[in-house]
Amino acid sequence: MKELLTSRPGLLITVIGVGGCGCNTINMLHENNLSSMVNLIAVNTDLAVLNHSTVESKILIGQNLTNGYGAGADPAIGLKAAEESEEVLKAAIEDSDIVIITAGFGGGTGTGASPFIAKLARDLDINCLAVVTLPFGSESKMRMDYATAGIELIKEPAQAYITLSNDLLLKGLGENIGLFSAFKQSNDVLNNLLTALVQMLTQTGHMNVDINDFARILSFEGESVLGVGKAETEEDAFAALEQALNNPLVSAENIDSAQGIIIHICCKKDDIKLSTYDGLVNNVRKKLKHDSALIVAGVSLDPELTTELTILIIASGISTKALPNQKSPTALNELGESYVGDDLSFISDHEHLEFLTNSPSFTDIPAIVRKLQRLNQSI
Ligand SMILES: Nc1nc2c(ncn2[C@@H]2O[C@H](COP(=O)(O)OP(=O)(O)OP(=O)(O)O)[C@@H](O)[C@H]2O)c(=O)[nH]1
Repeated sequence: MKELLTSRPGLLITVIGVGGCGCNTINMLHENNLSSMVNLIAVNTDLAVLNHSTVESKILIGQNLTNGYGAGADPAIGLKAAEESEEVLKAAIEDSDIVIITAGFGGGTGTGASPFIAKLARDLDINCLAVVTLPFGSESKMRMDYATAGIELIKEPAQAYITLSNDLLLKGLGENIGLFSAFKQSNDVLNNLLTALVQMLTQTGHMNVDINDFARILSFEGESVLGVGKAETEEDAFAALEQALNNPLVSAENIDSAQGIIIHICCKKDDIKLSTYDGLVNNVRKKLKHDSALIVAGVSLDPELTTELTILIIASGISTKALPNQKSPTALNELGESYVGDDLSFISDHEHLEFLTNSPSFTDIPAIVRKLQRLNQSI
């Protein structure tokens, strides 16, 4: 079990979005007014993406290495960029009590830099949680392999990690959904999850879930999943619980095997019935097969809530089948691909990079190539 850290009054939470997907998420949280509760930071190797970001704190990493043109879908570059900017990254997080890293894994910056940032947080004794998306299977096997390798690297320094599978989202939404609509849906889920998480950690509740409860639940070995449900009225609370437990983006098939679970209910008014509260907690308890599973329940009040109730579920210690298409790092090495050991290093694979630059898939085209293509078109 990982060590618990002591919480302080006036908790400072930093949510750091790394790479394109991470910066999109940070922008959404900013639009959701989360800046008043937490420190939001956008980190990227791609200057154009940072220039579009609406948040105040932006960090361009690896400026000497990439000239602000992105990591070229290569996690080795993402890692080197983060190493180059170690001091500024450290300064950005050092006063935080909790660092939440969010990124889309499978590209260069998010996959390469996030494990390094998690390691910086660990070295500074800061609780660190990573919430990362896995690429669509159709985006290329290499992206999934990079993502899997990135997860192996971030597992150790982070207190906990939560993976949101874009493929699972697709299953829930149907095959015919457009790519951008699917990303938007995925971003909405990310946004809801992170908002509810921050609300839980920052608001003093009638029954508080504090950072130690949080760290304790997330310290169980195994996969962690997180889901949010919203209810317009108290009568809809049980449907909201099901919504939280059946979130399409988290692989919650085996939630019954969880060893620890947080159920946090955030209410707009302070008149939630005891029977509703009891019923919700009992329904969660009934889903768990381990009698000894630890359940932490919390209730807090937020008059600003847009719905009557929000229910956040965090389950951990889930014994699960591997992540979708997950391969061990050894398998990746046998394939001669991009991952090495546990010392936070990716081997830059320039043949793959060359292949990518000729690839017709837009999401695989590095920022620098997109920029050159745009320049050529405008000549
Ligand atoms: N859910 C969601 N996933 C995204 C979004 N943008 C990208 N992704 C996913 O995240 C993966 C990485 O993409 P980016 O975040 O753009 O990559 P990056 O980390 O900036 O890396 P480079 O562009 O190579 O520097 C992609 O393969 C997609 O699966 C988004 O807005 N929402």
